[in-house]
Formats: sequence, C-alpha cells, structure tokens
Amino acid sequence: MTPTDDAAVAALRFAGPPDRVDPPDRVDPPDPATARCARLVALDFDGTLAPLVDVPSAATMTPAARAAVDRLAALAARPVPPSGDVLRLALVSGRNLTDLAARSAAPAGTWLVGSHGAETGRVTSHGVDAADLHLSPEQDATLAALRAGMADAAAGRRGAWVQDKPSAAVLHTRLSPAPDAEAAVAAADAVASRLGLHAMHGKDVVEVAVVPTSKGIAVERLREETEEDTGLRTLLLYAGDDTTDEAAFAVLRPGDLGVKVGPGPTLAAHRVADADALAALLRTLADRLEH
Ligand SMILES: O=P(O)(O)OC[C@H]1O[C@H](O[C@H]2O[C@H](CO)[C@@H](O)[C@H](O)[C@H]2O)[C@H](O)[C@@H](O)[C@@H]1O
Repeated sequence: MTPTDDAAVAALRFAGPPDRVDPPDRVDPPDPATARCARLVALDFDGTLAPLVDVPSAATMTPAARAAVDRLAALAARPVPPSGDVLRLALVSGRNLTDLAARSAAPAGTWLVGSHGAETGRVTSHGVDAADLHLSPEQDATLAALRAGMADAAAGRRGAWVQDKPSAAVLHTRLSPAPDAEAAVAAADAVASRLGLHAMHGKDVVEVAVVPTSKGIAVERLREETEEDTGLRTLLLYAGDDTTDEAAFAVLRPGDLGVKVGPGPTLAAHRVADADALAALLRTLADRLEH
C-alpha cells in the first residue's frame, strides 16, 4: 500500500525543505514554519504499526513498519545535522510499558509511553529506563475493586476476558459473539461508573484506569520535554488507528501532522489505509530527513 498523495506531500512538508546547497543561487529560502525545529514522531502501536490480531501477545509490526521504525530510530540517534534539526521517536500505546517494550522491540533511544500515558520510559542499550509508577493507597484499593468488577463483567460471557495492567483493567471482547460483547461492555461501563472512573472504548476493548490520563496529555508532555531539552519549537507527527488516538489528534497544532490509520471518523487531517501505507509515509519522511 502507498500513502495517499496528500499524506505523502504532508510528510514532506513536515520534514522541511530539502537541504540543497548547490548551486548556491538555488538554495531554498528557509521556511519559518519548519526551519530549525525539533521533530517528534509519535506512533501508536496496535492497529498502526502492528495489525490487530485475536491474541495481544501475538501482535507484531509488519516488516515494512519494522524497517521504518528502525530507520527513524537511526536518524534520531545520529549527531544533530548542520541544519540543527533534531528528531525524536516515540511509541505511544495503551499497552503497559513492559508489554510495549517487549512487543515492539523498540531501538535504543526510542521514547515509550505505556498505559495511555500513565507509564513512561526510554529504551537504552541496557533495557528500558522507566519512570516509577506510584499509586496512592486509595488508587491501590480502587484498582483492586476495579479488577474484581471487571472480572465479574467478563464472567460467563463467551470470549470475554480481562487484562490487568499496573494502573488499569481492560475488558477484551474481540472473540465474543455480539450479545455477549454487548452485555460485557455494559457491565464494564457500570463498574467504571460505580467507581467514579472513566471508561475508554477502543477496538473490542473497554479500558478503565485509576490514574487519569490520555494520549493527548501524553504527547503534549513529550512535546514539552523535547522543547525543554532542545530549546526548539517542536513539530509533532502523530499516527494512530483507534478512538483513544483521537485525544492525541485533538492536541495537534499548525505545522503538526496527524495521520489516521484505517477507516473511521477522525480529527486527523490525513489518512492512510493500513500499517504498510503508514510505513511508506514514514519512509518518505526518512528519505527527506536523511538529506
Ligand atoms: O494504543 P495501542 O497501542 O493501540 O494499544 C491499545 C490496546 O492494544 C491491544 O489491544 C488491541 O490489539 C489487540 C492485539 O491486536 C487486539 O486483540 C485488541 O482487540 C485491540 O484492542 C492491547 O491488548 C490493549 O491492552 C491496548 O490497550
């Protein structure tokens, strides 16, 4: 698959003008919108780099997505080029951090955001350097009640099961017949409501967390950190496929690039069909950034 023309053009615009120096009179004038910026490429994992599958532990990036991520990571790791442009790569997922690190095998230097923003870390040559996740005693007690409630919501409903995360519980219904899925989802929503928590509805999942967070908050934090570290305005490319990615699209600003992967309503300005089409777009971006 290839990205649509407008998405490919948007990727080139996001990357900035080509670094042309010869002949001198052909040098492109710097574009104030994109010159001397840091670029933060933040990518969702499931459904965006890795096609959705029935068993979450079996999800894996397509070969093209793998190659694109590795190439961007190599570009992010190189010494800052003469243009002064800085590139950062982040994976932003609903998966918990350990799971995301294992499934993505992200290259050293990649920033990781897990549990929709509740967990953060950075891949280093010796493993993931992760920030501690602290739950208050009240949050601990709520998490225990949440896990019990979600287990009840899944009980007796065909195909439904619950995944526990460090600060959340997730009801999975991908393998459930429609009536069982509907009943389990309604029960999970009731548990969230009883505990005063927000239920996030994704693709065949209902996720309830005891730490208020969203991918929008997470990518804004990544942008702020990049701007603090580099002293440069930071342009953000965010790509995602699910409803929970809309929170990230919602915080994009002029000069940023939002890419929705697959069908469905979205706030993103651009769309590609699938993980391989996104990989092609990321290759276009890498080609331009490499020069
Ligand atoms: O933010 P993401 O990286 O997209 O993670 C969101 C959820 O991804 C996983 O569930 C989804 O992918 C599974 C494997 O393909 C699929 O079986 C499930 O139906 C999808 O919703 C993961 O298991 C969840 O914990 C994440 O929150």
